[in-house]
Amino acid sequence: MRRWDGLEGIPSGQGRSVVAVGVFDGVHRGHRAILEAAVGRGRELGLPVVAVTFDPHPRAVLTGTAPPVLTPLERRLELLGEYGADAVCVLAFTKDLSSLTPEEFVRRVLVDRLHAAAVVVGEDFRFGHRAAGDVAALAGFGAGYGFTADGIALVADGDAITSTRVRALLSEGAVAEAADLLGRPHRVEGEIVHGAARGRELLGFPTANMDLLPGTAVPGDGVYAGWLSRVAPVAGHESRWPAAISVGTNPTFDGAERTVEAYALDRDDLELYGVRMTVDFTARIRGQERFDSIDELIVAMRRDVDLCRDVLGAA
Ligand SMILES: Cc1cc2nc3c(=O)[nH]c(=O)nc-3n(C[C@H](O)[C@H](O)[C@H](O)COP(=O)(O)O)c2cc1C
Ligand SMILES: Nc1ncnc2c1ncn2[C@@H]1O[C@H](COP(=O)(O)OP(=O)(O)O)[C@@H](O)[C@H]1O
Repeated sequence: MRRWDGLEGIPSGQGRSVVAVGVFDGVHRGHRAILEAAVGRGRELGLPVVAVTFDPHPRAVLTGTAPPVLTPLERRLELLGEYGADAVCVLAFTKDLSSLTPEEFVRRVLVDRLHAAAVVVGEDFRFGHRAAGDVAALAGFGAGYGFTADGIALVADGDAITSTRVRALLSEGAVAEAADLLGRPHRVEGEIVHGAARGRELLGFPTANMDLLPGTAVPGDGVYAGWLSRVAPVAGHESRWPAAISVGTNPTFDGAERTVEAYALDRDDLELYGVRMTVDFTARIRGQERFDSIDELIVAMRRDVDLCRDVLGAA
């Protein structure tokens, strides 16, 4: 998968292509339906598939507040590649880009640079200044400029699958339901940093504390089962562990800062400070509690660890 930053990043000799356009945050099952349709068109026409995505999120520029990030750019690109994009063009969603009229957007991005033969979008796709363009408008321009436009029906499981819905489920702690819509568990990424040094000594459960990428969508406070993994696996070494994960302010210790920390089940010998890791959230175990004593917290953590082991199918 090739990455092109900005319209200038597209090679000048680029021939015709099938273009899928969207923010694609989460690369959820609905996004995948769009990519699958694009891959199908690419096969019919014998053309490569180019995904066009926006970063930062358009809402950051349009409303001043970006929604929590489900898939940081690197991860989004990796997934778009996995699901069939031959290249991804990342457009900075600037005031300039957002003030292009629908026809200017079509001409500058889709026609002049990408030589689109077919454009595939979600049926609710809007583009151009004040979101004035829709799929019908896209098809109209396509008739003039020589590309087809397909608006793919939103995949639904009762309600349409959207990034907004995934974010809402995560904030409620409904990580299994979010995983259903995503087609895989929600993942957060960050470097392992020092915490309050209580885990190993006081509680008997060392926890890797994550310094998350800014803007990350973090599940609501609670205890979760999931997986702790190295971003860059080391050959000949384990790089992925079943884990019990805590998201919250450590209320038993009157903590103020919200942390994401993961205990790799049945291990106490890992050296993870400074290492980039991911945490995948598979199932919710319970909410955060403020215990009256450390012993009560330890009893609860032991129970959590047993439940996580069962849920994750670890020995
Ligand atoms: C499985 C698990 C469950 C936890 N549950 C709670 C909880 O209910 N209440 C709480 O105050 N802290 C909870 N914690 C967080 C611990 O308080 C935290 O791991 C401990 O303070 C160590 O902090 P440190 O890593 O900064 O040293 C939990 C941690 C884990 C791994
Ligand atoms: N099973 C494990 N799960 C997570 N981290 C572990 C594990 N075993 C050892 N570690 C290491 O211990 C560190 C956490 O120790 P801890 O006593 O909780 O201190 P702190 O929270 O201050 O970093 C982790 O960052 C990691 O480097």
